[in-house]
Amino acid sequence: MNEGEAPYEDAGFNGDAHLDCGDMSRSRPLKMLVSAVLSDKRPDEVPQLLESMLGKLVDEFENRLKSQNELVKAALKNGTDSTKCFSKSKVLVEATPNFSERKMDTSEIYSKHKQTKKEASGKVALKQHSILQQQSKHLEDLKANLQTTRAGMEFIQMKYSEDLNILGRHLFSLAHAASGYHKVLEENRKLYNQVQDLKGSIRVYCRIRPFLPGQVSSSTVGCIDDGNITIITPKSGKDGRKSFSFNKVFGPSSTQDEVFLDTQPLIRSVLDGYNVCIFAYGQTGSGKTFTMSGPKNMTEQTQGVNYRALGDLFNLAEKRKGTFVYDIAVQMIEIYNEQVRDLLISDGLNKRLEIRNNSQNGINVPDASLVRVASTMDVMELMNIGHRNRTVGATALNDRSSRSHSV
Ligand SMILES: Nc1ncnc2c1ncn2[C@@H]1O[C@H](COP(=O)(O)OP(=O)(O)OP(=O)(O)O)[C@@H](O)[C@H]1O
Repeated sequence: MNEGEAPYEDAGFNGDAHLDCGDMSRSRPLKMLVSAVLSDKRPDEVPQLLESMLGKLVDEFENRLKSQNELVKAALKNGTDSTKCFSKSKVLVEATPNFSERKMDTSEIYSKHKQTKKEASGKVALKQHSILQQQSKHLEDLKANLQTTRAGMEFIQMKYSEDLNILGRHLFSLAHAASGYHKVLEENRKLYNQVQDLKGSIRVYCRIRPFLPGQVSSSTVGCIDDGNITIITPKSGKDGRKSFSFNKVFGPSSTQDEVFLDTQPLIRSVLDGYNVCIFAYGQTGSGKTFTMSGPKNMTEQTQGVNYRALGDLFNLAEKRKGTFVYDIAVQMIEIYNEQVRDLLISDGLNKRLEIRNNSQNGINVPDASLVRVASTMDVMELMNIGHRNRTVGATALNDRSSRSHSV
């Protein structure tokens, strides 16, 4: 036996022999051991001996392999990839139908298997580690996201409650202002209507028409002083002068706007529920139509009371539409020789209305006797669902006429 060579028993080549096939350097001593064992044997004994040795080796190897396989299986239980890897090595081993037939170096096979197993275990461990790392990273990200979302939610909630508070305060102040506004409005309305009542529910104005082109300009009007007018009429009185009083007297130079401005406060009381009637009374050609509607070629400046009154009412209704809704009705009539004509009828023939009593057809005729003496009368009645009636009578005087003065 050479140095470094061990006898068969010393090399552990028995039933319990430890065969570490992972170490390739062991194959050489094993060959040497085999040749040492066989050196003193007869040639006819060698095959039998070899067969017996190989049989033992294969049995031992298979036993070891089986136990190792079980260990690897248990280790790779949790990793799918590792199972595949392990299966590969197992298949590699199991695919070998008969080790003894292949005559392969068993230690080499075992070493390969062990290496594969180690690699598989290492890969599994690495994979598991990386998965664990990824999971913990995801967890951290999730936590961070959760915190951000929570902070965002808290901020939105805070902002929402702040906005709600501000809105509540605004609403409260608005409600307060609205109730105050309504109180003031009511107070204003009362005061306004008191003023109108004090001024009188019925107002009578006198307007002097200027001379028309071609007329002889010898005026019968002596003097105009706000509400008083003096007419020179030689036939009546001692000095041939007669004075009349009105709420206001408009001279020949007065404009349509000035006439309207005086009637405007009464007209506006329509929006407070009052009925308002405006009429012009006077002889033919004295300027009733001019005052109520305007001249034939009408401009904005020459618009009469009718247009201005309606324009004013609709403007006001538009301004107050957030607070009030108004229903306004208008009726325009002409009374001529005790015949009432509807001026808003558009069928060509003016519809005649008989005057039966003062409130017939919703028309408020101010005074029946007044109607009788009137030659013609242009009437505009503005109606609202109201409680009181107000009347504006515009007595249009022809400057040259003294017949109308008795009105
Ligand atoms: N204030 C005024 N300024 C200028 N022109 C006027 C004025 N008033 C009336 N006129 C003119 O006098 C003429 C007669 O006026 P208007 O037709 O209004 O009278 P009237 O009283 O309505 O007559 P009728 O009863 O016949 O209908 C018209 O040409 C009109 O343009």
